[in-house]
Amino acid sequence: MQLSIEEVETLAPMRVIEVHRDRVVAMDETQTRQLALPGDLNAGDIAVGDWLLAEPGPGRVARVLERRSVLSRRASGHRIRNQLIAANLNTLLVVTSCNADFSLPRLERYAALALEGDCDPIFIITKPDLIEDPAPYLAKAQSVIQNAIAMTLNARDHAAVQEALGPWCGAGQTVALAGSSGVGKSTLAEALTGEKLETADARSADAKGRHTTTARSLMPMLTGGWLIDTPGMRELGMQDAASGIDVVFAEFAELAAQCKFRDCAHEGEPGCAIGAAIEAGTLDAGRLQRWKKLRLEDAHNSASLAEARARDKAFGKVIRSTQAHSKRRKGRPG
Ligand SMILES: Nc1nc2c(ncn2[C@@H]2O[C@H](COP(=O)(O)OP(=O)(O)OP(=O)(O)O)[C@@H](O)[C@H]2O)c(=O)[nH]1
Ligand SMILES: [Zn+2]
Repeated sequence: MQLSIEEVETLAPMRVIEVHRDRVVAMDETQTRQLALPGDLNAGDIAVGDWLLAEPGPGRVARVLERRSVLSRRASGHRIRNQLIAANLNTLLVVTSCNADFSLPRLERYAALALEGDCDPIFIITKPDLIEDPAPYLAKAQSVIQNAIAMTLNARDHAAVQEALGPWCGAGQTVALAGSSGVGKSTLAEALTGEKLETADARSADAKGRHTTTARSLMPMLTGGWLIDTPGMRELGMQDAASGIDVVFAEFAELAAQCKFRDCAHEGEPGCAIGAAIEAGTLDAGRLQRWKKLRLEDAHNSASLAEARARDKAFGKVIRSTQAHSKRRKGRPG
């Protein structure tokens, strides 16, 4: 059960629009509030888009409500962690353009990330107005997943954007834009919200390239829904996405179950069902290579994550025993 009667009477459901180290900013229909975090809750456990219950008075988070979906990525930097990017997204708008940016592996990667987080990807191919025939790009995007939804869209044409994306951006729906720099995410966001956003150049970044602004991250769209735009959204990586990868590459994942050996690497082993399908021409060899590459990358990232967790745990033990040791020493007389 999501809410008890007592909770409904005393606590207010609000949606998170900003996450800071020691507090969150959340809003409901009438107001925006700063909420402190209770001792057992870390800022890292809350994402923009989360629904929570707020205590009355000075304002503190009582608890975070169960999510319908959550996007996460491998955190950048030295220590490997999983970082929450956005919660309760219905649709991830994966944006690419009809030019050198277009990359099938990249679309597959975004699709995997979205599906891993229980959110549906749709593919938007911008800048069709700049080339003669965008159809081949569209066809490629449609091949990324079964029943893929893909469209070409001039991001500068606000009316066309609202009309084309309306079905995913209405009341009660939350979307986010993902894609490389310059593909038209800000332009699409402006068409959807009616507000001009900061561009990448204007967004301040520190010497390490980290974005330091936390501009408003959850914005109402003209079509009635909500748009999440956070710096993390723009730097999506890949992690713990194995099941998402297997949804995107369903034809391989399903056939792999028929290989003779359970741990078949599909590298020419006897009885390899995938090898047989490639030879028969029913599966695409290029896609097989991309599937293997993504799985390897994901396995590597997941392994390093597990290692990092184990290391942190061991390190924590050392710290605690050192502290206990020095306390005992300090407690000693003389
Ligand atoms: N002709 C045309 N230009 C477009 C289209 N979409 C975006 N542009 C232009 O491409 C440039 C980059 O677009 P942005 O919306 O800033 O791209 P972005 O993805 O937000 O880039 P970052 O902020 O770097 O992540 C701008 O000059 C846009 O006006 C389109 O569909 N057609
Ligand atoms: Zn095999």
